[in-house]
Amino acid sequence: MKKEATALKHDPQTLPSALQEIPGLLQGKKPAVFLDYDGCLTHIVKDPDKAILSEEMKKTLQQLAEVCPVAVVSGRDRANVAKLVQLDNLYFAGSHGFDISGPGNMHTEPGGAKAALPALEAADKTLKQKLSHIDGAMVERKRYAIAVHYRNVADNHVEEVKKVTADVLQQHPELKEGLGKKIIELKPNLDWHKGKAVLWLMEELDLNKPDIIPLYIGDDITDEDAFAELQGKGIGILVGEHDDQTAAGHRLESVEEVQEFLQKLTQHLTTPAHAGMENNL
Ligand SMILES: O=P(O)(O)OC[C@H]1O[C@H](O[C@H]2O[C@H](CO)[C@@H](O)[C@H](O)[C@H]2O)[C@H](O)[C@@H](O)[C@@H]1O
Repeated sequence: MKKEATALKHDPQTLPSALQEIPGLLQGKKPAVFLDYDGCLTHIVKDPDKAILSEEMKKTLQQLAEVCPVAVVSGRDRANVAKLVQLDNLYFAGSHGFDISGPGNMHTEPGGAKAALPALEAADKTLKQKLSHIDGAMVERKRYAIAVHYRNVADNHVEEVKKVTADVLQQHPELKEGLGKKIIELKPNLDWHKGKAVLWLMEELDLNKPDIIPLYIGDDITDEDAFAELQGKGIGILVGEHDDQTAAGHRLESVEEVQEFLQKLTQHLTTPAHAGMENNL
């Protein structure tokens, strides 16, 4: 069996800002840009349906996608995140990379999670029943994941939410636990994650070339899989911080800094020295 390499981890506070050194970051190469959604392109808010992309961020993404490949890699349902962004020249990897779509009617499910659908269906039903009496608890079904939200649950009921979720997980060996910001996720128990989805897209879009460098920006624990996969191959940028160390090599402080970085990146790519490079999308 192939042994996974262990990623080097850092304290987020020690990382240099990605804003300072765009030309140095790119090492003369053209980026392929992979972006998380919640906490990266939009602020974290109480209601997931209210995490709306600002018009400025949308324009920024649109302009960037005109000069280099751009994909949004999210824990959200693919159709949901694609609807929130509404740009048809981007790729979307939803359910943590199990469900991918893109321009030209591309749609594929590369992680092999179809067999987990009955377990997800059953778990979703049970969770909704068993958590309905807890104020603020919310069960969000995605095609290949379920997020149990406890952001709006009173502190003295959070343990109950976690216990119910752990019990349901135990009934379904086809599923495994994932953690995020005030959510517990149930995901297919497979060796697939955002990092593998990024590598899959690089291969599929013919981006594994010496003059292209993958760049991944994200804020949460699930983005660590992508940072780890890109160590030695590309650039990982952590937004803010989460509860752990990070495999990213750079940081940005906030959603506002992500927008500033993407705008500067677009400007850099549209200077005469870079303008001749083709967009592979
Ligand atoms: O991978 P991402 O695009 O970052 O998606 C991760 C999860 O994001 C959403 O939940 C998070 O954002 C919500 C809105 O700001 C917030 O209320 C929640 O507490 C956060 O965990 C989304 O609802 C989940 O499905 C995603 O897995």
